[in-house]
Amino acid sequence: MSTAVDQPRNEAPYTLDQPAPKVLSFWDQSAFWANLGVSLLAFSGAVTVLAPDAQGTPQLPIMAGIVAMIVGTVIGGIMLGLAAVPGARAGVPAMMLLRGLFGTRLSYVPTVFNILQMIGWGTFELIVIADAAEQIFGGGPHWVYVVVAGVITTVLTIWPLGSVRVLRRYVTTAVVIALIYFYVQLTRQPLPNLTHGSWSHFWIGADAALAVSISWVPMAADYTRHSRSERAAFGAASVAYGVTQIVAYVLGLLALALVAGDSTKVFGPFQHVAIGTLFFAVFVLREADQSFADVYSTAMSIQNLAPRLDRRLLTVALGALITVLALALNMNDYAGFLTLIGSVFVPMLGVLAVDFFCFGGRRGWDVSERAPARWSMIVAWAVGIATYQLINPGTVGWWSRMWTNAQSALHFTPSSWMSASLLSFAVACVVTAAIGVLTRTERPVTEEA
Ligand SMILES: Nc1nc2[nH]cnc2c(=O)[nH]1
Repeated sequence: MSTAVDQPRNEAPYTLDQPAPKVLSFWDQSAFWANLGVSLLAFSGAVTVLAPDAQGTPQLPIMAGIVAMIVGTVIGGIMLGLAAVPGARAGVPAMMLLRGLFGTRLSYVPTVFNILQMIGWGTFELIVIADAAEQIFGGGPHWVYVVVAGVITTVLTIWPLGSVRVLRRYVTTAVVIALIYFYVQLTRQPLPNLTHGSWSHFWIGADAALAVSISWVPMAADYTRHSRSERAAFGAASVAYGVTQIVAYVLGLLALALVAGDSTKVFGPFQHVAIGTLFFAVFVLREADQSFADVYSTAMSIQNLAPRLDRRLLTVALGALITVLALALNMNDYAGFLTLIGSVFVPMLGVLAVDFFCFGGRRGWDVSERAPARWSMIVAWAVGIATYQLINPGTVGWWSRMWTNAQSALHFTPSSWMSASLLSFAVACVVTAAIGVLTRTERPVTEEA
């Protein structure tokens, strides 16, 4: 256990009962979010914004996929910005913030979801890094790449704010140079027709891009609690993340066009251009900021359950855990589950944003250990979750069957224009607003955070 005496001044506190230094500028945060936007997933998963059918064949032409991805990313970026502001305001991590929304005990429900999701993402990222490293070096041993990625991830989490500054000073420049290089190289090659085909699955493509932006929502406040201002937190999360996600996906889609839509070959065009392997290595190395963010946020979430546990002990244990999981698991088995957990945070953001911005959360939520339960907010969240699942029941066996049965019972058939993310977000907002108006006079005055 640590004491305030050995607490570093410019670093994140070791335990939740220490104050968080407000040291991250707009540019520090922009570098952090911009790097998260340039994920290898934007290349390997570029096909998802083309609304692939059950056989993996894209249903949208590349140009429609680009426009859908931009629309989804802009909306997702604004949502990420909304999630960033309360952290900057209250100075507490994301899951602790939920004590104000749901009450301390009830905040443990999303906290457990988030721990599962972040361990899953961290494991997934180590596998992605190891697979890409294997391609760069032309072979294994695979386990060495996993272990090296796990060690780098863990080291970064010991000095989280220092790592953000390193990203700003060194990594961002290298990433920008690599992006420019690949844009020049890929657009010089003869591209196929990008516009031929129907746009009828537009919203499926937009929803896929939106889901990737929103996957960062449950951890935004873990970093923005160190922001010098709410404006910097909102601007950096929404603009820097949005811009680089668009830039990365367009590049991924160009690469996909060059390999005739075969997503298993999408890394090829990057490596086949002159010194492409060197620049591609920059992308692979910077992917460690994603696993770093996942592990650090898992530790922050665990601290909501056990506030006096030292975060360094937690991240070392979690770094070891995801390394072992990445060596043992096949992520394809877990991908549907990860999407399902991620989906519950979309309507939760709607509840949080309306309660925070419209009904007094901004003036101060009670985030103490005694924060009282707010069941009405859980009801608003549950209605939003049901809306999402009715439109998109996902792929996780019994859960998906349950919602498909509910669709039949309600005689409800989702149309292709229905965005599960947007509609569940909107429904959660409306229900929270209605509850807020109905209970406005009865709300107790909350403590200043
Ligand atoms: N939360 C989270 N979202 C992601 N989206 C793409 N990669 C990740 C990741 O590692 N973590």
